[in-house]
Amino acid sequence: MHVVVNAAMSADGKLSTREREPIAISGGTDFDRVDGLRADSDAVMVGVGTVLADDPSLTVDDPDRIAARRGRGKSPQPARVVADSRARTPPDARVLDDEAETYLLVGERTASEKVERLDRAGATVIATGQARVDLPAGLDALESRGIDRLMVEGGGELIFSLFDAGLVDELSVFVGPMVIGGRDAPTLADGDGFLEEFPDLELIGVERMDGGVLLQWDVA
Ligand SMILES: NC(=O)C1=CN([C@@H]2O[C@H](COP(=O)(O)OP(=O)(O)OC[C@H]3O[C@@H](n4cnc5c(N)ncnc54)[C@H](OP(=O)(O)O)[C@@H]3O)[C@@H](O)[C@H]2O)C=CC1
Ligand SMILES: Nc1nc(O)c(N)c(N[C@@H]2O[C@H](COP(=O)(O)O)[C@@H](O)[C@H]2O)n1
Repeated sequence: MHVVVNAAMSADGKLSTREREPIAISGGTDFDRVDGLRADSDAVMVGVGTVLADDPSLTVDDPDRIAARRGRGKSPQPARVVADSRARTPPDARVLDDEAETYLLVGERTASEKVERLDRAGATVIATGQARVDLPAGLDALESRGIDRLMVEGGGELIFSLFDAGLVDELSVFVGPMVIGGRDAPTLADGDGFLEEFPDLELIGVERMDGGVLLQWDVA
């Protein structure tokens, strides 16, 4: 599986405010690029923190891109994936609407009634890991269902865990022309942070965009 992480951060490295309100850091050009990245992916993944904060749809907007997917023999929309150890995704969340297939990666200790509720809401539930979703096993399970190219949109907790598990192949970050600040505001990679063996990145692209800059790296 090829894993691409994409996010937008402020000039000071924040994904959102300390109140975790959804905030547009990207401009129109970058949002269109993100739509294209989604269209080129078999699935788009977020952590449950992003679902609870943003209630995202994670779908492709551009009808031409949707038609092109159909032309390639793909589903009109990429699947959606939520890492959600305790099955906290609300049954009326937009990621559970009928626009696309949705996989919920939950922990093996999750109460069966919570799993059944999300199953009834239309999700395909995959249980792996104990206190937290086992990401390597979860991504293997997705690959066995035909997901070869996975785009991850955040947030910072999930992105850190994916780097920590050595699962990221590419990183794209739009750095927007704003300062958000706040020691408790989410950053690109939160979690416990690395003390050593920091992931090495090889810069493969720099582009001015929307008053900011798009940076692209391969993970060494
Ligand atoms: N600017 C941008 O590009 C983006 C901004 N955001 C912003 O980021 C914020 C949300 O980020 P954040 O709070 O970090 O949430 P995340 O979306 O990263 O979700 C984190 C949650 O995922 C669950 N999870 C399940 N398995 C794992 C695992 N193995 N490792 C890590 N997490 C796991 C955990 O909850 P549990 O233990 O219950 O499973 C964890 O609390 C919001 O403010 C949102 O607006 C989000 C995406 C993109
Ligand atoms: N690329 C990018 N730029 C920003 O400025 C953002 N705020 C985000 N947020 C991500 O996009 C999700 C919303 O997606 P929908 O439009 O609802 O499909 C949001 O949840 C973040 O993952 N991304």
